[in-house]
Amino acid sequence: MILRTEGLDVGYRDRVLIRGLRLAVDAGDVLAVTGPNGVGKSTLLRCLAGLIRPLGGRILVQGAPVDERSPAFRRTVASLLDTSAWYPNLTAGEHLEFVQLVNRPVPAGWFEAGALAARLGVSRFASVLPGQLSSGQRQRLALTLALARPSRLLLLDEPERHLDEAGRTAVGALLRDYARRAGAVVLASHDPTLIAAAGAQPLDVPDWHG
Ligand SMILES: Nc1ncnc2c1ncn2[C@@H]1O[C@H](COP(=O)(O)OP(=O)(O)OP(=O)(O)O)[C@@H](O)[C@H]1O
Repeated sequence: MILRTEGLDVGYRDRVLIRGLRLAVDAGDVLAVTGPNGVGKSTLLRCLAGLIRPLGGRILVQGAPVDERSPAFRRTVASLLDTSAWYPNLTAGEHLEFVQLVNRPVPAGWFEAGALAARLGVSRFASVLPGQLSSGQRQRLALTLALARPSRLLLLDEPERHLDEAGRTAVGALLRDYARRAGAVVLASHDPTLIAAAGAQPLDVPDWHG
């Protein structure tokens, strides 16, 4: 099992947003966390990524408790949450080369960087600096970088952000391919196009605060 949660309570201080969540996400699974604004989808993803602590319960990634400082955890988990940081003087293509360089050796059968860039349309602006990209182009680049890094668990918060319909469909297809490469995906999304294209199982978080 790649990701398991037991009795997971997620929220801030004494405000519980999601209570007693039990998840079992295995290789090949794509889980789409859905639900209205403010129910706690991003907060859940931040907990799974080890960026904030849950209020209760356990999160196990490949059998070990979440620990963002552990190299094994960082090798296992790739995420795209909130905003991304860029090197202002590196082009889009150089960002991709950089990610490949620091993640060597890339295992056989992993996404080929050039093919990823082509599928997400990044090749067309490979020579452009991040500050000169549109929001959708930056999102395409951020997703390419997240997928270029070998991992087993991919955590994505609203990957559809800023993307046109073709982009959302392309991302969905890539998530399917990621799962086929024995990965597990957990994403938060409001986008039925992307959820369908990814072949994701929906997990609806109810707004029980009313
Ligand atoms: N750092 C924080 N401290 C306290 N409360 C927070 C913090 N960040 C978010 N919240 C609150 O937690 C609740 C859940 O926020 P969260 O971003 O997880 O929702 P979401 O389901 O991802 O929403 P959306 O669909 O709008 O992205 C909101 O009421 C929000 O105001």
